[in-house]
Order: sequence, then structure tokens, then C-alpha cells
Amino acid sequence: MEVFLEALTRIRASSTFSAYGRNLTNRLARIPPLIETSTPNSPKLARTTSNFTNGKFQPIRRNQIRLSSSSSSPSSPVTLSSIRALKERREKIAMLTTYDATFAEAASRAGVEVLLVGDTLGMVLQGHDSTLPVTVEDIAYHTACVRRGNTGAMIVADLPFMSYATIEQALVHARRLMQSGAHMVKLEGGTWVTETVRRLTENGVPVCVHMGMTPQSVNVFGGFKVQGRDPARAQELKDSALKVEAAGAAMIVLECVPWDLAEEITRVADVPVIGTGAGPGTDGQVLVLHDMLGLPLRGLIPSFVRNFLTGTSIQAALRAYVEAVKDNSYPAPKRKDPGLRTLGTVRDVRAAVTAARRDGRRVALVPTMGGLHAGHIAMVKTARKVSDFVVTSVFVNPLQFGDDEDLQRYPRTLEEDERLLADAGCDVLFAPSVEEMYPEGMEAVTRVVVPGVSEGLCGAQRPGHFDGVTTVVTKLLNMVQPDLAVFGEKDYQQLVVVRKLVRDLNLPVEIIAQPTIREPDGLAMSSRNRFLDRSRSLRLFDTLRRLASEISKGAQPEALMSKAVEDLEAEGVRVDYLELRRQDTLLPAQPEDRALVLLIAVRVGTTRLIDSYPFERSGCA
Ligand SMILES: Nc1ncnc2c1ncn2[C@@H]1O[C@H](COP(=O)(O)OP(=O)(O)OP(=O)(O)O)[C@@H](O)[C@H]1O
Ligand SMILES: CC(C)(CO)[C@@H](O)C(=O)[O-]
Ligand code: BAL
Repeated sequence: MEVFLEALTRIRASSTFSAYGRNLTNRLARIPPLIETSTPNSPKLARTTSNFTNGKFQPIRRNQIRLSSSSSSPSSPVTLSSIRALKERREKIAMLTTYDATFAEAASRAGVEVLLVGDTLGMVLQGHDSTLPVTVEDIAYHTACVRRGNTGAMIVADLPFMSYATIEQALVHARRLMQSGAHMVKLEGGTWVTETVRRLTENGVPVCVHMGMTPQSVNVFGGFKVQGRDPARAQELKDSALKVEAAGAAMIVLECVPWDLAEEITRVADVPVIGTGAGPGTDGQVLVLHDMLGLPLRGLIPSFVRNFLTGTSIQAALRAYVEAVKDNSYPAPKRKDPGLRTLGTVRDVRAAVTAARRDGRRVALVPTMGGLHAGHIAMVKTARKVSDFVVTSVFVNPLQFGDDEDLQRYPRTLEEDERLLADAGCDVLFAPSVEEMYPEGMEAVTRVVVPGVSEGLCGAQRPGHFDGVTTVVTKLLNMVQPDLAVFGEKDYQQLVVVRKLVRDLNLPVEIIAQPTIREPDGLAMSSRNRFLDRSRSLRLFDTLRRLASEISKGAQPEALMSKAVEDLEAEGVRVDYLELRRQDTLLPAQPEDRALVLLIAVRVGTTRLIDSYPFERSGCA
């Protein structure tokens, strides 16, 4: 007898189910839909309700929830190109079925990028045993409802069973759905739908192809079973994905296929691949709304589904879903403990990375000198989003300090660093000793020198500093061999120097820039801030922001910048430099340059601080 898909359905014991159902009903009855309430002891919700302004509920803005720093502006609708950009940046895409205006609004406000008006409505709304009875009119009606509630997500509508049996039918029915408010239609199939996909695409209808376990074919499969377990079917699925993509498909949904196959298809396909019951390796996830809210239909909920309604509101559940998809914690199994390992030798870190790679994980390195703060933790979280195994190095590198600099007093807070990294989901803290890093001594070590860009600015003020940085960064990259490494924009010159190092030496690593994280008063976070008297405010950030604003509007920089230096010095800050440069090369900015960066280095007492402000100059210089 065939093995039925044990992963797909799990029957809850009916007593548990009805008790659960009652509890849920009671809980829901207390919660006004779409408006979150706060109690004095629920700080999270209290913060949310501060969004009531002028007596109106101001929903959480899309970019407050998105983990992405730049996926799309709060008001810009999700489009095919923004979805593709997410894939390119390896940021996960959250897709969810919705069938009505209220949930469409809640889900799109929660940051769900793609709303699917699925033919699952036949089961969860209409109570049928399968999706087969659903008609085009049913989907059109619910698409129109979703469109009215949607606040900027992309709407995908299912072409139901037998509505695309011929190309002509597909065209007529797709028109009906697009005119009801869909931005894309989804149909189930494999190579046999390629011509349909081509014709729909040529006629301006973006198409998502649903592959693997396709519910409309449940009678052909003989039940809900994982597809692609045997090599021939796996190959067939892979070939079909590439063929429908070549025919113009804009997106692929993979349902219940083995995790490694889903990951492989995601890797070879250029278009976004969204999985359900297909593991964590796809570009995004899709779930049925009722399933993820823990509402079983006749006791059935697929076992790969997680119940996200664990808090006090549906909105929180929707946000939790989006966050879990984005930070890879759904559908990956939750880690039992933070799992941070502290390693001190090159051999151990290599072994850990090799094991992670064997599991197919993408490895990220976050190089630091410790004394960790929220700026570093933001880098770890950025790394987590685009990789599956994060190594943070903590090494106070003597080679980059001058004789008269602060090597001795540089903060060393390893225990606190370990705690922060464990909380941030870092996998390995690599903390080598000076002997491990320079076994033959620092004098004898081979140096890596990046000419040009490392010579001015901090390079001029701190002779030999960047040679020390590029030597140790090259060593760290070789020791850990990550797929990507994160560097902060605060140390803007260092970022540009490292990018050149990687380019010039063809190092196989992607460099990701972390925007600067600041204190509430704008001061860039830095390990050295602990040496400052924070009762005095430092106006570095205000100065940079004001200068950038005026220069971007066309003001001449020279006089403004000299005045800014005078003002800062009058406040007791010694300015080492304040410069306007091109972002890419750090050459002095010319009037025709647009992508600019202001760079500043100052001394406050014995502490040296740097900051930067990248910005675009409009075309009216
Ligand atoms: N506030 C911040 N925002 C974003 N990235 C940061 C911030 N501070 C440091 N980084 C980045 O962290 C990495 C490690 O820097 P480092 O450990 O020297 O921290 P730091 O706080 O800059 O300390 P320092 O006092 O040495 O400047 C660098 O890539 C740096 O650009
Ligand atoms: C990149 C780095 C870790 C190299 O020591 C250091 O320069 C730093 O902390 O920015
Ligand atoms: N973040 C730069 C390290 C240094 O000052 O040496």
C-alpha cells in the first residue's frame, strides 16, 4: 500500500479539538477584531496602541514590521519586481491565503507580501471535502473582497479546477479574476501547462504555477502524498519548474515536496519559489489562514503548519507569522537553546563551518573587536536574515592600533558579548588569541595592503591602521570561509576598503553593509562611547544630517563644512577631518557626483570617534 502523506494531515483527538475550539472561541470573543487592546502589564501592546493618533487607529507601518531594511517604502505596493528583489537579497517572502476584506487588511498591514485568494476557500469557507467544487465566480467574488481590504500586498487568485483545461478557458477566466482585482493568477500543473503559462503571460497575466502536491489532482495522486520522493519524479519536478519559468511563469509554489528538492528548485529557478510543507529552503512560505490561526477543519490541520495564535490578538499572530518566515524560524525547527558555541582555534571554527555546510547552510561572518552593542547585534540579525549559520568574531587586533592608541584600554567584555550573541541567534563566537591569529608574531606576518582608498582620511591619521585591518580581515575570511560578511557603514572607509580587497583578490565572499545604528540622540553606537561623558550632548549626527540636507538641495559644501567644523570645535570637539566624498571610491566629491558620503572623525578628550552619512545629491548642483 502506498505511504500516505503523514506530514500532511494529522487528526486531532476529537475531545482535544473541541476543548481547543471552545477555548479559542472564548478567546476570540474577548478580542475586538483588528483593534489591539492594551493592559498596563502588556508593554508590547501598549506600544502598539500608542499608534492611536487623532482618535484614529494608525496601523503598524509596513516597514516597522518588515525585517528588511529596504524592501519597499511604507506606502509603495508590493510588485513583481519588489518580490523578485526580495529573492535576490535572499529575504524571505511571506504569503498567506485570505478570502475577505478584513483579513486582507490585517494581513497586508502585518507585512504579508502576497495574499492568495486560494481555492482552499472551497474547504475552509464552503465546507467541501476538496477544492474541486470551487468555481471561477467564487474566486472572483472573494478576490474583489480581498482587493477592497488590501493595503498594498500583491493579490494572487487561484484558477480553480478545470477552469484552464483549454487555453481559451484560461484566458477568459484569468480576465475575470484580473478584473476582480488579482495581480496574478495561480494554476496547478507541470510541463503540460507551459503553453497556457506562455499565452497568459503574453496577454499580460502574470502566472504562478503550483507544483508538487497539487490539491486539484488529489484524485489522480490517490490522496495527499509528498511528491518527488523518487529520483525520477524529483527530476520531473525540477524540469517542469524550469520549463514553466522559461514559458514566463512569474512565481512557483511548491507544496509537500522533499526539503532538499525544494531547496534545489529554489536555487536553480530565477523566479521566487514559495513553499508549503516543503521545508525552509524556499524563497518564502505560504499557509492557509485558518490553519495558521489554529482553526482545524473537521479536526484536520497539516502537521507542517504552526499555530501562530499564541498571543492575544489575530494581528499579533499575523505579525508573528511574517516575522517567523522572515527570520527563518518557520518552518525551521525552533532551536531548543540559543546554541552559541565559543571557539578559540582556527581548527575548531573550520570544523564547525564545515559541518554547517554539510547541512547545506549558508555561512555568514560578522567581524568585530567585541565590546558589543546594538550596532553589532543589528549586524548579527542582518546576517541571520540572509544566512543560516552566523559566526561572529571578537578579536582586538593589535596590528591595526598605533603605538600611541588605545589598544590597552579597548573594551574587552567577552562574557557579556557571549550573552548578547546567544540572544541574537548567533551560532559561533570565534574569539582567537593573539597567538592563534599571529603564531609567528605580528612583525613576521604577511601583510595585505589595499592602495589608494585606504590612504586618506583615517588612513592618513592612523598610519598602518588599514594594513592591519585588511591583513586581519583577509585572515578571518580565510579562517572562516563564509559566503558573506557584514561590515558597518559607521566605519565607512573600512567598508569601502574591504570591498576593494575582496574585489582585487577575487575573494569568494559577498560583502553586506549594515546601516549605522544610533543612540536616541543620534550618536552612532560605538564600543568607545563608554569612555564619553554622556551628560554632554555631541552634535555629530545633527551636523552631518543638516549638511547632507543642504548639500543635497544644491548648496555649495565648502563654506558650510568649514562653519560646521568651527561650531563643533567651539563646543570642545577636536575635528580630525570632515570630508565630502564619493561613496564608491571615496575620492573628493565633484559637482557632478550624486552618490555622496560625509565622513567625520573627531576627538572628545582622549576618545576618537568616527561617523558617516551617505546620501544622494539631487541633480541641481
Ligand atoms: N553603530 C553601529 N552601527 C552599525 N555597525 C556598527 C556600529 N558600530 C560598529 N559597527 C560595525 O561593527 C563592526 C565591528 O566594529 P567594532 O567592533 O570596531 O565596533 P565599534 O563600536 O565601531 O568600535 P570602535 O569603538 O572600535 O569604533 C564594524 O564593521 C563596524 O562598522
Ligand atoms: C573589521 C575589524 C573587526 C578588523 O579588526 C575591525 O576593524 C572593526 O571592528 O571594525
Ligand atoms: N571599528 C574600527 C576599529 C578601530 O578603530 O581600530
